[in-house]
Amino acid sequence: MSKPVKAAVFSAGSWGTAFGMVLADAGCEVTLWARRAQVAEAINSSRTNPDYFPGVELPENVRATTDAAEAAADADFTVLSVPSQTLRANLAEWTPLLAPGTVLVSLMKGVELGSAMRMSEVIEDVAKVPQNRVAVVTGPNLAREIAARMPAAAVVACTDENLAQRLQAACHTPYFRPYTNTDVVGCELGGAVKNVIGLAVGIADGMGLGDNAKGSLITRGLAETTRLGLAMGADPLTFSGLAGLGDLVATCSSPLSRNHTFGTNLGKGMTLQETIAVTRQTAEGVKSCESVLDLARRHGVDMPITETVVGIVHEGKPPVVALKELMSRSAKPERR
Ligand SMILES: NC(=O)C1=CN([C@@H]2O[C@H](COP(=O)(O)OP(=O)(O)OC[C@H]3O[C@@H](n4cnc5c(N)ncnc54)[C@H](O)[C@@H]3O)[C@@H](O)[C@H]2O)C=CC1
Ligand SMILES: O=C(CO)COP(=O)(O)O
Repeated sequence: MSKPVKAAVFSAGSWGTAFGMVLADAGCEVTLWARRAQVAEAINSSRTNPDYFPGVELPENVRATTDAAEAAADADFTVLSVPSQTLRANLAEWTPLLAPGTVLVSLMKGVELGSAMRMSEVIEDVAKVPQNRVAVVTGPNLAREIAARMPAAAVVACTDENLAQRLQAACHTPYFRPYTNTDVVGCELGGAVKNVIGLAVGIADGMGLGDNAKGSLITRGLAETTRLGLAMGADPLTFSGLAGLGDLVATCSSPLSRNHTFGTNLGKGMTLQETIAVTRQTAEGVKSCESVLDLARRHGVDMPITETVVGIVHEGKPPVVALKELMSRSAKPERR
């Protein structure tokens, strides 16, 4: 009998826990690294993670620890699911503990502030691993729905197609259907920029602008994501797939999306500080809107919706003023 695949998941937040369940349901032995001892204890003693998914029973082949070395030992896949802006510091601590030859898997949807690096680039930089040992999982995967084993498709992206297929097999369950893709750049940009568009749609929803506005923002949001992707060498078709359109639709239509909810609160008139105070989990777009705009400027790409979100979130621009500016931009053909 062949050995079970081992996966270490750092960490036991919302998506780390839910994806750990997927891996376990697909037959992997999963160790979740939790930052807080009480989370690890709850998982090991009650088979639940009450902070994130109260009432959801975790499979028996999921265990937790606060010991990073114990989690990392012998892992075939080392899955990273921490806030994008802390990844560099976290991984610097974990790199000496990584199992030799382990495949690093990013679940994160953000772009690093300052360097404007995608998450797989940060991983390569810190762990000193080649591109073909880093994979990305992305797509319309609201963690709460996955934890309830509701059906979803996803993308497993890696420049090495064989490795993508190995990871695909390791996380394929009756409710989670992963497709492979070798366009890592496009898949990561799709995930990071949809959070920014999710904020924009949330703001519009909070302002009561209606469903035409939502459809317009999703479509033009996808257009500006594709423009950036093309400038960065991505395959434009990736953006009409799960990592692009699929994730945008899920995020922009769901109250479960933290980015969407964050935007809705701003659109209803809450201040940034009030909105941050009521947001318990990571809403990546709040910080990544600035690094996405940074990327756009580095590549000479116009991203008016992203620019508008940065204006509202970081420069105190009132949403009504931002809306007026967005609507009064110069007229142009749709495809430019
Ligand atoms: N929740 C979701 O539905 C999905 C989330 N993602 C992405 O997954 C990534 C993680 O998000 P979530 O799990 O949802 O966030 P979360 O806020 O639920 O969990 C974040 C985890 O990181 C840990 N953490 C926070 N600060 C840390 C630090 N300084 N050092 C080490 N660990 C720290 C927390 O303890 C927690 O376990 C994000 O990039 C997000 O965009 C992707 C798909 C779905
Ligand atoms: O990425 C997600 C769904 O695919 C989760 O979105 P939020 O981070 O906005 O909750």
